[in-house]
This record gives sequence, C-alpha cells and structure tokens, in this order.
Amino acid sequence: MTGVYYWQYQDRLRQEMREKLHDIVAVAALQIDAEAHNTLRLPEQESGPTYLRLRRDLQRIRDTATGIRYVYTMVPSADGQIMFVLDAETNPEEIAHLGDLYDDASETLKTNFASLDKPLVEQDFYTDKWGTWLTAYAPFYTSDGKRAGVLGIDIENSNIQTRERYLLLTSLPISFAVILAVLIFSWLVAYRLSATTRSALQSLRASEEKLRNIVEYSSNLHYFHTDQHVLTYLSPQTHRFLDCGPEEAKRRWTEFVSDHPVNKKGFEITQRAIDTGEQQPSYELELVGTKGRKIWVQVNEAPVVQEGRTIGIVGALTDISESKHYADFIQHQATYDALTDLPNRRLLLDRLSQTLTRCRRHGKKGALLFLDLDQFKHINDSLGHPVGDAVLKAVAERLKKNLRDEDSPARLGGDEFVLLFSEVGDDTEKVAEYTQMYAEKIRDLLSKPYKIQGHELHVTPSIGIALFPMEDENADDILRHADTAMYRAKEAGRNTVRFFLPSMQHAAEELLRLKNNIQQALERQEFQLHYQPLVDHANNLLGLESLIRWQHPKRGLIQPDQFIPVAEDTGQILKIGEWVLANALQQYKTWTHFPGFPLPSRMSVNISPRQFLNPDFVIKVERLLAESDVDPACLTLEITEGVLLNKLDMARDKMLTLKKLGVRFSIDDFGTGYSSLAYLRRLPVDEIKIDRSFIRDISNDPEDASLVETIITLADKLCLQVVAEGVETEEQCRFLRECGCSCFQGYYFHRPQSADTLEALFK
Ligand SMILES: Nc1nc2c(ncn2[C@@H]2O[C@@H]3COP(=O)(O)O[C@H]4[C@@H](O)[C@H](n5cnc6c(=O)[nH]c(N)nc65)O[C@@H]4COP(=O)(O)O[C@H]3[C@H]2O)c(=O)[nH]1
Repeated sequence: MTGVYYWQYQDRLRQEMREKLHDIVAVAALQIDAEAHNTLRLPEQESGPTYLRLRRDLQRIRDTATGIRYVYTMVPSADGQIMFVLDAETNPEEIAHLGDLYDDASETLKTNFASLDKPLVEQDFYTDKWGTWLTAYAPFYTSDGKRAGVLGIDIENSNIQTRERYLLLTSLPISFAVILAVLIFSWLVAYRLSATTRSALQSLRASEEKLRNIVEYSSNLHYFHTDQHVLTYLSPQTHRFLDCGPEEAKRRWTEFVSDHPVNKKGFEITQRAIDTGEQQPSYELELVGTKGRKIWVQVNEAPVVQEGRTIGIVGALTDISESKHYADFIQHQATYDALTDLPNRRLLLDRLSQTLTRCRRHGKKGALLFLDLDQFKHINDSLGHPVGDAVLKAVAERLKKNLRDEDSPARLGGDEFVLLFSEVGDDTEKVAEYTQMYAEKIRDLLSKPYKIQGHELHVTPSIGIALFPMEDENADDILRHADTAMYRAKEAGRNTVRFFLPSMQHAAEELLRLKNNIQQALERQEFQLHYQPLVDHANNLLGLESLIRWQHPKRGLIQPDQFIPVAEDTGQILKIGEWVLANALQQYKTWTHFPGFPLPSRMSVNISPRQFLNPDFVIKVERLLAESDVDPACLTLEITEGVLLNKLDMARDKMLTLKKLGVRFSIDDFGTGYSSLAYLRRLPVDEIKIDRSFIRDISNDPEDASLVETIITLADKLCLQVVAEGVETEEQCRFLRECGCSCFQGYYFHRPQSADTLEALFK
C-alpha cells in the first residue's frame, strides 16, 4: 500500500518539480544579455571578455538552486543543427565549448528547437553520456524581439530523488493509518533516511534563500502584476530605479512612467502578452523617479498562465540608461561633425531626403544653400590649422545662432557648409526672392570680422542655392546643384550669391532691384496713398482706410503686396510707415476744411509688425498727431494679430499709452492667426476686421459662414466693433447684415481711390 502512495506522490511531486523548473528557466532566460550573446559564434571567442562575462551570468543562475547541474545556451548552427554557445560548467572534461554541436540532444529538443518560443520542460528524465536529467528550455530575445538563443537547465536525477524522498516524508497529508503503515513498513530504513531528509530540508531552504537573493539583490527590478495591471510584487531595487521604496513605487507606479511616445508601444506589448499568453519581445521604457531623475529600462516579461488563462505578468527591468546614453553618443559621433558639432554630410542627406519628400507631398518648395569660405586656405596656410579650426567653429556658431528652428545647418568638411530651408513656400518666385534675401543676410553675417587668437580676420562666403523640388531629383542631385551654383558664385567674383537655375537668378535679381528701388522711391516721392471707404449697409461713409501705392516710373502702379513684405524684411518699412502715417493725417486734416465732403470720424492706417515693435513707435505716433493737429480719437491703427501674440506685455503697454490719447486699435485680417477673441479682450482693442478670405466664401462654404457668424456674435458680446473686409456681392452684404454686422469695406461699395477721386465722388 505504501508503494502505491509512494508512486502516486512521486508523480505529483515530479509534476510540481517540472512546474518549478518551468518558472526557473523562464526567469533565468530574462537574465541573459541577448545582444551580447549574438556576438558570440566563434570558438576563439571563448577566452574573450564577453564570453567570460556571460558565462559568469550563467554560473550565477546555476548557483541559485541546489540541484541545477548544467546551464547552457544554444543557437542553430549554420547547417541547422543545435550548437552550444555558453556553458556555466568549468570542468574541462565536461564543458560544452562554443561551437560544439549538441549531437545527443533529446528528441523533444530536436523537434522543438527551431520553433521554441516559450519555456518547455521535458516530460521525462533523459539519459545522455553525462547522466540522467530533467531538463527545461526557454528562448531569450533581443530588445527588437528577435530570438537570440535557447537556454537549457539540467537537474540531476539523484538530486530529484532525494527531494522526492524528503517531500514524501514531510508532506503526507493522509490518514493516520497510512502514516502508521508507512512508519511500520519503513521503520527499518527510517534511521538511515533521517539523515538524508535533514540534508534535503537544508538544501531546499538554501535554494529558496538563493532564489530570493537573486531576485532581491540582482541589479534588475523584478515585479509581478496581475492581468488587470495591478502590481502585487516589486523587488526592493525600486530605490535604485525610482528613488523610493517598493510600497510607494507600487502606489504611484503610473506617475513614474513618462509620457515618452515609446512607452505607449511598451504597454501594447504587455497587453499582447496578457491577451495571447505568449512571451513577447522585450521593449524599452522611460521612467522618471520621485526626484525627477530619468532612466531608460529594458523590460523583459513572461506571462504567467494557469489553466489556459493568463493570470499576470512576471517581469524584470534592467537599467540601460548608460548603454542608451552610449548608443546616443555613438549615433551622435556618426552623424555630427566633431569640430563644429553641426550635422555632417550623412545626416544632412538624410534630412534633405525627408524634406524633399515632405515638400513633394505638401506642394511646397525648399532651398539648399551651399556655402564655401573664400580664401580660407590662405588663413590655414598662413596662421596655422588651430586658427583655421577656430574660424570654422566661429562660422558654425554664427550659423547656429541666426537660423530659424526649422532650418538646419551642416558642415560637409573643410570650409564647406550647407543650410537646408524646409518648406519655405509654394510660389517658386517668392521662394527664390526669400532665399536670396536670406542668403544675403547670411553673407553679411559671416562677413563680419572674427577676433581669433589676437587676429582680426575677414572671411566671406560664396553661396550657391538650389531650390527643390524642380523635377524628379534626389537629395544627392540637389546637393550637386547647390555646389555647382556655389562655383558660379566664385566665378562671379566671390562673396556673392548665385542660383542653380537662371530663372531663379532672374527672380532674385529682380528682388534686389526692388530693394534698391524702394529706397529711391521714398526719395523721389513715388509713393501715393489711396483711400478705401468703410460704409454702413446704405453706403453712408463711416471711415476711410489709407492704402499705399507705388507709382513706379517704368513698371507703373505697384500694389503693396509686392513691396511691403520686402520693405518689412529690409527695415525700410520704418521710413515708409512714418511717411504713410504723416500723409494720412495730413490728408485727413485737409479734408476737415474741405467744403461738402462728408468726412467720417475714422481714418485707419496700417501699421506693420516691425513698425509697431520699434521702440520709437509711440513717440513717433504722438509727434505726428501733434504735427498734424488731428484729434487722436479720429485715428485707428490697424495691426495684425501675430504682433500681439508674440509680445503681449509690450504690445499692451504701447497700446495703453496711445489709448490714453484717444487712438483706436483695430485687429486686421482677424481669423488668419491664432488669437481668440477672449485673448484679445486682455488688450485695449476697439475693432476687429474679419479677413476677406472668410467673407469671400461665406456664400458657398457653410464652415466659413458659421465662423463669420460666430465672430460677429462674440465680438458684439465683448463690445468690439466689427468690420467685414472684402465685401464684393450683395449676397455677402445681406448675410453679414443678418449676422449683425454693420460696417463694410469692399469692392461692392467702393474700391480704394485717390484723394482727388474720392473728393469728386462724395462732393
Ligand atoms: N479682392 C478684394 N480686395 C479688396 C476688397 N476690398 C478691399 N480690398 C483690398 O484688401 C486690402 C485691405 O487691406 P489690408 O487687409 O490692410 O491689407 C493690406 C495691408 O496689409 C498692406 N498695406 C497696404 N497699405 C499699407 C501701408 O500703408 N502700410 C502697411 N504697413 N501695409 C499696407 O497691403 C495689404 C494689401 O493692400 P491692398 O493691395 O491695397 O489691398 C487692400 C484692399 O485694396 C474686395 O472687395 N476684394
């Protein structure tokens, strides 16, 4: 009878043993540095540091539990057999060397090796030339989810039998009769077994202790969470990772997971492990501890499955901050120039390809500027390389400081630099103009003297420009085009800018001419002011807006859109703006004495952003008002939203000072920027002008119609006056009136006219 019990128990105990072994091999596989393991394939690497380090890890695993005899890793050999890589064994007689084939592997292993994707324990003992074993295997993975190898753990038969005996004697929860029977039957052998039992008990305790040690004292943070993501266990290493104890870490875990985009992907992987019950590739997470310290961890997880259901996840976090930092450093070295810390050719070409794709997709144009320093060789030859290097660094610094965030500078080597402007605009000619202007700025910037090691040095750049996309060119083509253009700049006498395409060159030269002409236009009094009425629905005059025109001697009438942006960019707008304000006020004053003219109480003048931001702006307005003797309350200054958004405090101060005199403020082109009405309420604004692009479409675009309606309603609630700009049809006028708008400006009523024409019209 005892024999029957014995065998029944033996079966159960072996099953328990197999389950324990399953857990041990699963956790042990998470400890292997899979990336390093992948680098080991040749027998001669056995004496190398990586092999020795990884073998030490295996030995640590072997020493965790008494009874583990062999721990080893395997990969498929080139011809598909099973090949050993690491072996914790050191005895030269028994060690499986790196590269040895596992000839007498069990049938289970041979059948499952290629597809093994979760832990597997042999059903039965297996006997090979080294003994009789119970063996378990588990795959281990690299961080990108690729299987790096299979871990094997062998437990010796004799050890298991010792345990079985111990367990048999200590865990018989059966009837007294049976115990009695056992005692009677085995009294003769009891004396001999007691010694074995004591030793088995001690070794079991030692094993448990060691297992706890590996978890609690390993450098990794181990955890268990349920399938509902409730953390039920965290090993004490939380201090090392999160600067707090396990209990606090458990409570506040979600706070520690940063909102780095990669973390979301990690959670998806965990969820997949829960849903499928299958081991998933390891992944990386960014954690932020209680003191704000950020660390990167690699997460290795294994689902815990019971009766076909995943009840939770056991996992280990490895701190990889240092290796990640190192990887970033290596990446930086590979993509940045060591001297100037600017992107190198490789990174530039990469960014250029991406920009090119984006430009093609969005129908935009970008520009590539190729800069070569004139006579740089001379500096190098005469003053030596250290001075040459310092010049290159100084050039790089100037470029870095003066570019917009979205533009990227690069150094190709030697004295060659490149600037990449992404998505500058959609109109090729305008992009050419803009780029030319910018290139000139860069040229001026780099041409300013450099003070280096006691020398005052003068360096000028020759700049070649290629705009893209033009046809179906790639990044290399664009770089070559810009290079060719740079050579043209050199040929043209250095310190100059040239385009790759002649048509671009023409557009750019046109711009240059315009710039020079603006200067002369002021001197030759070629500017004029036209005035456009602001009216009510019955065409009664409510106000006038002054609009500048340029009567060019050769090109005829030039509209402001063509030259105001250029003047704004060059700073010439300051003089032009002053001229406009002075003349508009003067004209208003003249009309006050004009018999029969129904002079409205408002004269609106456009103020450009640069003009408004100029420190002298308020003083100039005050002076011009005084000189003209016009009541400040009759002056409305039109500014755009962008100015206010960028420098709110400064804008408010200026506006308040002028407001005290009675000057009104109107927000031009309302709706095209980002400001809200609520935001504008914080400023002393009197009026908003709904941009004509919204008015144009109110009849056929319900979205624009409802937007306009909302603006009018809200403006009314906030006591702001509303002007609808660009009213061209009766239908638009009717709609606007129905929405509550009472002031209109547009061709439907009047086009901008010269002062003379207006006088004749209203007289
Ligand atoms: N399609 C259409 N257009 C209409 C209609 N009603 C008026 N407009 C035009 O819309 C523009 C209104 O001026 P803005 O929004 O201040 O826009 C102005 C303003 O931003 C700027 N500008 C004009 N004069 C000056 C000035 O003296 N100083 C500054 N800084 N900028 C000025 O140039 C922009 C364009 O001025 P303009 O060409 O005179 O164009 C004017 C005007 O002629 C209409 O029913 N349909």
